[in-house]
Amino acid sequence: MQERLWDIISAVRAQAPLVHNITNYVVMNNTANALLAAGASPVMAHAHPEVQDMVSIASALVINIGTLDEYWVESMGLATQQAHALQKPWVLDPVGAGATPYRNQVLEELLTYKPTVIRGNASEIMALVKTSSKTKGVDSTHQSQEALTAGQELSAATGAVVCISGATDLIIHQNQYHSLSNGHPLMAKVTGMGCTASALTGACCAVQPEDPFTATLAAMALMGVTGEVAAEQANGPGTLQLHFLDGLHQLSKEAFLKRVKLGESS
Ligand SMILES: Nc1ncnc2c1ncn2[C@@H]1O[C@H](COP(=O)(O)OP(=O)(O)OP(=O)(O)O)[C@@H](O)[C@H]1O
Ligand SMILES: Cc1ncsc1CCO
Ligand SMILES: [Mg+2]
Repeated sequence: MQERLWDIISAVRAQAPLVHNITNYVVMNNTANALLAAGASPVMAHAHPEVQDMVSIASALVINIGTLDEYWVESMGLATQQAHALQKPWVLDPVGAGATPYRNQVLEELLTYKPTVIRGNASEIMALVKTSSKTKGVDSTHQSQEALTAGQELSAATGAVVCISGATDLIIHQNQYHSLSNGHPLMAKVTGMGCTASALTGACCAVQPEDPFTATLAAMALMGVTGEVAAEQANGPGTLQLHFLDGLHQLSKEAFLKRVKLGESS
């Protein structure tokens, strides 16, 4: 399995897939840089006259609801509709799900276009299945394991691969799941690490559209291993971010296979 994950990471480097992102103002630059460092080709586009054409030429779409406004919500609707129609993989990052009724309403609409993967933190995944109303904002107040049942329900209800990130990442598809226990607590001190995880998931799905479960696992393993290596070199959140980008660019097969910690599965 570990070798298969590396093959997907290598395929991103070899194929440089075009990944179309409609994401939030906070992370747009980091996300584009992370995709480039991983070998993918990012584009950010949300203008109504072009958004569907951009989906048509991209290999995957990533939708992140971090900083919503009405114009962008329409862009997201147009883009996801097109991805669904063309059967292109698309990843939903439900940032702040449960925090406000508006976010919940937008998420409900987006879910009708059947995301391939939903990647969020535990609080967000729990909010999506309405088992909790305690989302504080964009940061999780729960451990990923607490959201396992919610993640399984969400996957069953939507057909999507569900990834719950945190100290342990859980990647769920219908009645199977895997856990990954790489990464470092400092990663939660850099804004948009989760958004980067969702974008890299898009890149991995772009090169492995037939198997989004393994593609998501590859993306999260890449995040975790790179975060771990970066944390060893960093002095704090600022330098973590720099080392993380360098790490995505430099990561070798040997280091990846040596570090990746695939855990519990069913
Ligand atoms: N305590 C931790 N230990 C190890 N890795 C962690 C830890 N917390 C987060 N991570 C890693 O950081 C990345 C982002 O996950 P996180 O759950 O923090 O996303 P998020 O809450 O959506 O973040 P954001 O909203 O800031 O983008 C994942 O790769 C995850 O594995
Ligand atoms: C801090 C923040 N607020 C809206 S989006 C975002 C980036 C992390 O999700
Ligand atoms: Mg997030």
